Amino acid sequence: MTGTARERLAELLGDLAEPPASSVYLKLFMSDLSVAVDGIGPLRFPVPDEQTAWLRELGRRARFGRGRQTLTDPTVRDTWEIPKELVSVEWTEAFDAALAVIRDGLGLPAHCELTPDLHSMLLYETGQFFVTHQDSEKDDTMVGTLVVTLPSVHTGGELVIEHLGDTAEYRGSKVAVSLVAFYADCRHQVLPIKTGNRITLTYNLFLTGPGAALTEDALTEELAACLTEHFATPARLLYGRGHAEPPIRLAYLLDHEYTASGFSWSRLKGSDAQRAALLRAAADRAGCDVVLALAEIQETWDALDPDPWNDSYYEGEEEHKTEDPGDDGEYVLQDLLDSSITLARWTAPEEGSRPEDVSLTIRDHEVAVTTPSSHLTPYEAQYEGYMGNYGNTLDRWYRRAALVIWPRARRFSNRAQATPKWAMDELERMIRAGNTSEAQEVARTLLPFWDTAIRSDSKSAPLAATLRAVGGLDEPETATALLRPFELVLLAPGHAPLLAGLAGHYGDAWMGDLQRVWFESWRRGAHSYRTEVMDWLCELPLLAAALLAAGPDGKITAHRLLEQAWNLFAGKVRPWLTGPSTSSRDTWLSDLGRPLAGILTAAAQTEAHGVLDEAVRLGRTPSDQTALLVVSALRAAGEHATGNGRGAVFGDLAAGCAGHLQNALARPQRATGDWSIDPPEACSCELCETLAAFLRDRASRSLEWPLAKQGRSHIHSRIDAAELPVRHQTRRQGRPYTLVLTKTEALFDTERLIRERHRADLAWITENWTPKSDALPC
Ligand SMILES: O=C(O)CCC(=O)C(=O)O
Ligand SMILES: [Fe+2]
Repeated sequence: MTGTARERLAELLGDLAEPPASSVYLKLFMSDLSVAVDGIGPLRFPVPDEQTAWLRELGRRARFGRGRQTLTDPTVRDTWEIPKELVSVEWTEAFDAALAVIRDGLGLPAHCELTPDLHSMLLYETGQFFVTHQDSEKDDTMVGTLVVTLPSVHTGGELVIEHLGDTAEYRGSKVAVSLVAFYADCRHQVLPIKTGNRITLTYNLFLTGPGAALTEDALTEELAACLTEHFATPARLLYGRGHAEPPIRLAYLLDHEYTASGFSWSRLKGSDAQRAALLRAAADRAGCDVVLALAEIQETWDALDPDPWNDSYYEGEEEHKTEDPGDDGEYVLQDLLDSSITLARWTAPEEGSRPEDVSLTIRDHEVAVTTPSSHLTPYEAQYEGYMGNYGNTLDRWYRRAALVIWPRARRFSNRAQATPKWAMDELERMIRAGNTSEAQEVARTLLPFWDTAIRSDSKSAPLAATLRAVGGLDEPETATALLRPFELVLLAPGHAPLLAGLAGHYGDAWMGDLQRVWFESWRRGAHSYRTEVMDWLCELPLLAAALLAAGPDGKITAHRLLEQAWNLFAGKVRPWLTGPSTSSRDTWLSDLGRPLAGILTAAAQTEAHGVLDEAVRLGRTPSDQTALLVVSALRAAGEHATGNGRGAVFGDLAAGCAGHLQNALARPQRATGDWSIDPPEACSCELCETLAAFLRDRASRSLEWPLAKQGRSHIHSRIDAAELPVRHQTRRQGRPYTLVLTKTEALFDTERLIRERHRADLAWITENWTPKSDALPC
């Protein structure tokens, strides 16, 4: 066998035949068996009532084993046992043949022999029974139990055998000797006899012969060796990207289907059960844990539709199409383009663990499969025709059970990666128990994968548990590293005491750095425009109030937080407060009024003077855009709690804004016939200069401009981008065509609307924000 350890392991498990039966039933003729009992003589079949009565005379209440004790308890086992020394049994050679059938049926090696050893003779009278139990194995070579039911007249008294979630029920016969053999690990019971009497002989079955118990053992040994090698060999990365650390887990995918609620060790089916049993034994030998998990698998295939005229094009084909094997059966799979495996649920290795939701991405070199997913039926499939570079793709989704194995020494890492909250709770537990250095060591082992684990499920990342745990770690760097990947939007008022506690413990500078790291990840990319970020800024007053309530450390934390929030906000907004405005910019700025009000309300509450001063300074930027932002913030501030929710900062902003609006309104209105327009920021090309000259010209309303295609499109886009009140059309005559520019009435209309808005805003500010002679506004 060649290949990597995980490939060999999958191959070894694939070589197993379908599992043998766990119990075997057969019948022999009455003439194949004779039983004689001292004091009674040979039994007649079916056993007549008077012989049964004599047996009852000889019988003693049967005992049963529990742990090391042997007990009698008729609520557990209610049956009579005839002393074995009084019983002699004789079989014809048919019995040897039956034993060979049983051996094969149970899947035991053909070169071995099953040796029966009479254990007891039992009599069940009407109403008697034996509850579910497992027979104790007398020694290592005992593999099972054989129950021989003598021909007798009775109803009820079925022998019920359970194995791997299946049950089999066997009845005795009036006219034949019935034999039931089952593996020693099967739980079984005898149901109450309804009428008549049931008489049985029970045998222990021993397996003898060369290497009897070895085959399974050798396989387990080989699997264990594969596991050891897998966990010791650096993973080879795809596309020649070298080697990574040795894997810390192996997920072996099973073949049968299970529901999320219905999968457990005892419910594994067919070959899965057998493979699982072997892998468990091998894992144990290799010092590994095994957990049972459910995996979600997505595969994207490059696929061909062999019938490109599919669907309605050729209706006459409809009939033969119905014979297609399945949803996506008509597509021919080419290459596997991409696949992902995520564990969604598992039962942790600790005794008594319940199934829990997890989220863990399994990489290719951590997977072993005997049956590739593409040989199974997906629960969902989707075909996409012509996806750019990929051509046609077929996505398929599967849900498979998996055995996830890891070295016991890596248990913490594996569990932590799948359920970060568990890891933090464990850290906290260690710290509480006084094992700080153990907690520190364990925390460091989390760092290589922590960012990925937290970010892969950022919405439900365990921020509170992490804040709690890192406090007791006493390691500022590890604490920062563990907190870094959390999304700032998760930070809620409930976290305030924990956050303040950390500031107290690790110091103000540490807290400042942490905040910087958190905000830094927002600053990058377009993250800061997300609505959830804006909403978070709006809610800052609640967080700030909670921090204030947490004492002086809370207040300092609030200051750091607000400084960062302000820097982020002002950095984004400042460039857009000057220069020409457009409708989209105006909308954007007025949407930012609410988050600004949130920041400033929180700053006022916590007396973050630096932020307040800077806000007032920003509010003095003389422009209509500033007025738009400030008015929107003032309106939003009114929605916040009254009283301390409206600090003096809003009064200052209102005053500055009112000043700007008064100045703007004091400027003379555009004179009738004044068609001058401020040109957009120059791009300094010749064409833009011509455009600017036309725009500035008070008298000229239109321009006929012969211009080649490229030039025309440059001018079209300049006018559109700046939303100038200028119609721009191409007259398609002559060479080159003529670009016809016409200034429109919108020039006057827009300015009128702006003045109206200014007037309304000023009136609103005067009404709501101008200090009355006797009191501040509220
Ligand atoms: O009587 C039977 O059918 C089974 C008895 C039994 O389970 C036992 O003796 O352990
Ligand atoms: Fe039993």
